[in-house]
This record gives sequence, structure tokens and C-alpha cells, in this order.
Amino acid sequence: MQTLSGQAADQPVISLRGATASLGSRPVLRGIDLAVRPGEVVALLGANGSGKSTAVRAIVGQVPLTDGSLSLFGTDFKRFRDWSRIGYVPQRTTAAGGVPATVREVVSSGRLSRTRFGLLRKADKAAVEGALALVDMDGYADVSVNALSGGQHQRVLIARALAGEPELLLMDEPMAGVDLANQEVLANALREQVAVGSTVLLVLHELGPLEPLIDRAVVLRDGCVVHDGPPPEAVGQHALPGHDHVHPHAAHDAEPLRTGLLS
Ligand SMILES: Nc1ncnc2c1ncn2[C@@H]1O[C@H](COP(=O)(O)OP(=O)(O)OP(=O)(O)O)[C@@H](O)[C@H]1O
Repeated sequence: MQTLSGQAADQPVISLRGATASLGSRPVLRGIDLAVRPGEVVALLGANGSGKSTAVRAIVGQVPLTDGSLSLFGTDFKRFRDWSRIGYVPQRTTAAGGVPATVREVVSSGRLSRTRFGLLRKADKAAVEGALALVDMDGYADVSVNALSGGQHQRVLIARALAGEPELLLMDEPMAGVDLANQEVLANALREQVAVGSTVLLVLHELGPLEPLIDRAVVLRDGCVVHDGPPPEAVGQHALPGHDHVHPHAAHDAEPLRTGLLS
């Protein structure tokens, strides 16, 4: 079966095979296999320093692979040019730069790859306004990004990624610095993306309000995949920061899988 974009329905949107990468002289990804299929919402979990951000940065080409392969939408990374199909929210950055820009201007920049010659047409402007509304920042459209709180920045960066109406959304700790009420706002925004068929890969420390949306969890430890399957149940004490989670799906005779999401 083919999707509207001509891609085979069962073909992974992201396929990393045997991926290795180093930062400086340090091997950070040590043979990662990760396939994300169309419409899936996959959480990338693991302790600090396990390689989650590096894996996502490798997928968007910011960290070169030293071995293994990567394909996006069925195209080998070296030949992939269709970046407008991908929205990326990097980890802990700010939307504010040296130049004063309004929230709407920053979010509009996420639409440029969908335009011809950088001109925003009616549909582009509607997509920008829609993205602002999705993260509940429409009331701040004309505010300078320099005047925003950390959580508001994060919502603007997510709106910037959503403005391009990406088929694949990559988000590195989207809930970092966002209070619980706004985490719910972002969870709703994501739910709407998933409802229109977007594929999502998120780096998370805790599943939190996103838990009902997550189809699968991939847990990294020391640059290797140690679990690929149902998300760990984060209920009660298990949801508490620092809890070293023993996965309920581990075979009886197997070493209990400690996802150690935050440890
Ligand atoms: N520029 C760098 N040079 C050398 N090592 C680095 C560099 N950046 C990160 N590292 C190391 O690479 C490892 C993986 O980092 P990465 O940011 O991918 O982990 P992470 O799982 O996303 O962690 P966190 O949950 O803290 O964000 C860490 O041990 C980190 O110290």
C-alpha cells in the first residue's frame, strides 16, 4: 500500500541500523537499531548521558554516523533532501536571539521551507496561526520572544516545528521547563498532530501527560538499545523522578529491565 506521499505504508519513516557515533573521542552511540513506522509515537528514554539527544541529532544530520546506516522516509540519508517533511524541536534552546523578533515571526520561520521564495501565502499564514493556537500562544503573537518565560519559549519552539505541518516530528525533551498545566496544552497539541497521521519521536525523561499517546518506548543505556517495546507503566511511585523502573514485561528468568529513566 502507498501513502499519499508515495511511501510504502509499512516502510519506516526513520530507520537507524547499527548506528554508531562519537562526540570528540567518546563513542556515544554504540550500534543502535531504531525503526519508527508511519503514524507511530515513539518515546526515546534512558538515563542522563545514555545518548538520546545524540541519536536524535544524528537523525537530523547534526551528528555524523561513524558506522551503520540511516534512512528517512525510505531514502538513504545521503540522498535525503526533503527536510520540509520534518519538524525538529531541539533540547533546551531558546527562541530568543540577538535580534528582537515577535512570537509570530519565530513561528513563521518554521513555515519557510513550505513556501516558494519565502513568501507566506494565505494557507501559510493560516498554518502559522493554527500552530500558535495549538500551543495556546495565539494571545502572544505580537510579543517579543525576549519577554517570554522558559515554558513559553518551549511552546513557541514547538509551534515553530508544527507550523511546517511536518509528517515527522522530532522533539528532544519537549516538556523540559514546562509546568504541568502547559504540559497538558502540549499533550493536546501533540494529540492533534497524531490524529492527522504525524509520526513522532520524542526524547522524554518521564512519560507524564504524554503517556496515553505513546505507542512504544525505546530505552537507551550507554549508547545501546536495552528495551524496544511497550512503554514502562509510570504510575504512582513509578512516576517519581529518580525511580529506577523494573519493567513489568521482562521474562521471568531474565534480568529485570531497569529503565532507570532518570537515574
Ligand atoms: N560535545 C561533546 N563532546 C564530548 N562528549 C559529549 C559532547 N556532548 C555530549 N557528550 C557526551 O555524550 C554522552 C551522550 O550525551 P547525550 O546528550 O546524547 O545524552 P542524553 O541521553 O540525551 O542525556 P540527557 O538526558 O542528559 O540529555 C554523554 O555522556 C555526554 O557527556
